[in-house]
Amino acid sequence: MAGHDNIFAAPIDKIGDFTFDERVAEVFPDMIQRSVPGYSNIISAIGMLAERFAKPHSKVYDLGCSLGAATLSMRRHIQQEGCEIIAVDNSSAMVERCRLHINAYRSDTPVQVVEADIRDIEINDASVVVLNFTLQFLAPDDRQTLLEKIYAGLRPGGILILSEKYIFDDERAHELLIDLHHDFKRANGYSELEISQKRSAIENVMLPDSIDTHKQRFEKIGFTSSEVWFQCFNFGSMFAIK
Ligand SMILES: Nc1ncnc2c1ncn2[C@@H]1O[C@H](C[S@+](CC[C@H]([NH3+])C(=O)[O-])CC(=O)[O-])[C@@H](O)[C@H]1O
Ligand SMILES: O=C(O)C(=O)Cc1ccccc1
Repeated sequence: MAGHDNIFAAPIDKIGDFTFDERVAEVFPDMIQRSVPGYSNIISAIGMLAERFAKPHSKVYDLGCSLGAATLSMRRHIQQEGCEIIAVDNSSAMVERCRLHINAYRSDTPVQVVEADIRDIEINDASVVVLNFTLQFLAPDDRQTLLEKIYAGLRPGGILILSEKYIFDDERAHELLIDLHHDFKRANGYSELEISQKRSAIENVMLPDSIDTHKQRFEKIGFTSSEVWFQCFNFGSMFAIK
């Protein structure tokens, strides 16, 4: 069963790059809940957005699904006939546990859990695509290409939901929002050591963009409407509609 995240609790000699391995998968629900402000609200709202935007006989993608939280929320809400959810992650530890979570409940909406790199999969006939805190882990040079592939695979009127950690151009605002995020982690029981070791582990593998960068990229690709619909400190979620 899922456990308590103490991955960065003891001093680590040489902090390596953060990976989504067995240890992380084992404590992931606790880790993400205690680390990402607004995570539960975002998961609920993804279900509500999927309920509105999922079209009969279309596909719904959850890219970087981890344990399938967004997939489960969407599956609970989708009423349309003939929808199929495709949940994709390239961590075998996550995919294995995701399948167990999904199979624990029955539903009329089928879910296919695929172990693959989201840069390699095909996206077709989609009414909803979710990138819930996944794009930030791709190399910056790969982000535009992935978003173009998503746009091409969306039906007109289809929606992309993109949740991310953000950077801010104004240095004071940027520092304040990071401090508030660290306060949030402290309030959730993380020590100074855990906060600083985790920061070192993710600094090379997670390079966030600004909200402006996301908006400009959406516009350049051709999305007709995009907006931030949720923000808490330096974390938030946007939608982009084709
Ligand atoms: N190239 C890639 N291809 C496939 N998967 C990838 C790739 N890069 C990273 N991942 C996967 O993206 C997920 C990011 S976590 C998403 C939370 C989830 N969406 C949630 O709603 O709970 C966010 C976080 O931990 O901050 C991990 O499971 C990686 O294995
Ligand atoms: O924990 C942090 O400081 C984060 O920025 C969020 C996060 C959550 C889970 C895995 C990697 C990063």
